[in-house]
Amino acid sequence: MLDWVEKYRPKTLKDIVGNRSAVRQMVEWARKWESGKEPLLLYGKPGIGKTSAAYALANDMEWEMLELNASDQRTKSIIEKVAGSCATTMSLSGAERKLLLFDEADNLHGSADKGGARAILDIIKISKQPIILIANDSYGIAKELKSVCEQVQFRALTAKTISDHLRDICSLEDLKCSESTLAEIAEGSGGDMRSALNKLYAASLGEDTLREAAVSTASKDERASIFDLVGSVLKSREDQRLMQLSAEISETPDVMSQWIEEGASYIQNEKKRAQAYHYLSQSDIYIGRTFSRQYYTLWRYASALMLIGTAYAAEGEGISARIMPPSRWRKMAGARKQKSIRNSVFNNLSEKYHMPADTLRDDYINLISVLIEDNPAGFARETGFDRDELDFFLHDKKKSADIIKEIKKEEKEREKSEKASKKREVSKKEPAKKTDETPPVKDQKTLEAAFQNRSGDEKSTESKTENRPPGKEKETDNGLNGKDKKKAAQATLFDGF
Ligand SMILES: Nc1ncnc2c1ncn2[C@@H]1O[C@H](COP(=O)(O)OP(=O)(O)OP(=O)(O)O)[C@@H](O)[C@H]1O
Repeated sequence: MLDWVEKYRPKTLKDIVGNRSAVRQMVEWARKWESGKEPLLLYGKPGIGKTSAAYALANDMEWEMLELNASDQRTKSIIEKVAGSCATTMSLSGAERKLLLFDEADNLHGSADKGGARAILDIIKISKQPIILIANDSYGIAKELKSVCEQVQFRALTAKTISDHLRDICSLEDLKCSESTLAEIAEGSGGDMRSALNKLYAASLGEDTLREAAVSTASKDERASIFDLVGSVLKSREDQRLMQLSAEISETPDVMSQWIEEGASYIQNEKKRAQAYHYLSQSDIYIGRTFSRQYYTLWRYASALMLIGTAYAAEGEGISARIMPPSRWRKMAGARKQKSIRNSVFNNLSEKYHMPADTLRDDYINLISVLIEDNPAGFARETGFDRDELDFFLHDKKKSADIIKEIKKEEKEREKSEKASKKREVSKKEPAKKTDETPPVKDQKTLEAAFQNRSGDEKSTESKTENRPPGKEKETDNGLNGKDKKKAAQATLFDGF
């Protein structure tokens, strides 16, 4: 049996409650989407409908969906394999577009994972398909990614919006529930619809009337975060509570241990800090044994040692700084980013010089460096290097950024002048050309009415249609061909946003 979070997952954007302006922004974006348009970045608290809205949009637009959410899948090569082909080509199933969804674009590995961010950036650059990124925390997302996206903020839902939605669900489920009980659930969920639905579902199991007592004892979905855990380890000595928190969070002990190690580095007293590291290293032994023997019962010992041991060492000292993700992740991410830049540089040069990337790297790197240093702008222009790739040779971030900025400016100006000269040519060739394009869907009705009033025009329209060249779609009764009809249907589908 489906739980209610899944059962009532919005299928279309009209099912998304609250966040009207965010939904409207998504609709506008999708309607105007064309190759090269910037991706959307949906951000906001968990459980307020970001992922559902992305799926609902794909459904409404009849776009196929390809979701990539595990950060470990985001190495450049995998993304290129999975998404690269569909980022540039039409979907095999015939759907006009394929929406690429990068969920958890800020997830803990992902935020530090500059290699991953770069890979997504590369996909954005080459993609001829729409892309949506989702994040809980807009600050956690790499700034290079943020700067190329249109941002859409999802806000926590109000208690009223949540209780209205819960009331609808109660009536669909034939569940009696007093207003005060609904309000209690809604207010206790902190704007998180998923949490509210889970509470309602848990309290209703086996009941047809919801009692208030059942709600307060129903299993809560207030998921503790790793931040709560690290904070508690450093400032409390409640062993049971610590073990309970560790069971609530979704991280495995090996990841937890890295977070606590970072937290332990804030313990001021040297002796206590050494003691904390001692317990962490003991815990690490159990983590190692768990993996080598595949005996997961040992994880409990690992958790107990790292949590209770570190809390014992910290003696409730607390933490004055902000709890941060493990610094070793940042270092690893830096190295991964370098590697990913190096690979893309050599792949690029290998194409340019028709030479294997390995040969270039092993035998010609010095020569190329000299050439680039001599004329960095020329080289960047020719190869299409971005700022990071150029900096790989120049080792001067500012200089590289300035050069790339200048090149982009030149490109924009060139495009502008090309467009202007094309326009001039067209207007010279065909001065007063009448267009027979389908009018914008919004004005369709008014135009149709005007059409009806024009006597004699029907005949000429008919004969035009009869002389249609073979292979062209037959126009339907309201003057729209198949493709435009679909657009019109989508336009009415979104009416009211
Ligand atoms: N605005 C909403 N309207 C209707 N249902 C919602 C809404 N927000 C959340 N829900 C319910 O909560 C569930 C989870 O929502 P969803 O996964 O879209 O949230 P999210 O914001 O993407 O959360 P996370 O950031 O944790 O992935 C949905 O299946 C749906 O049942």
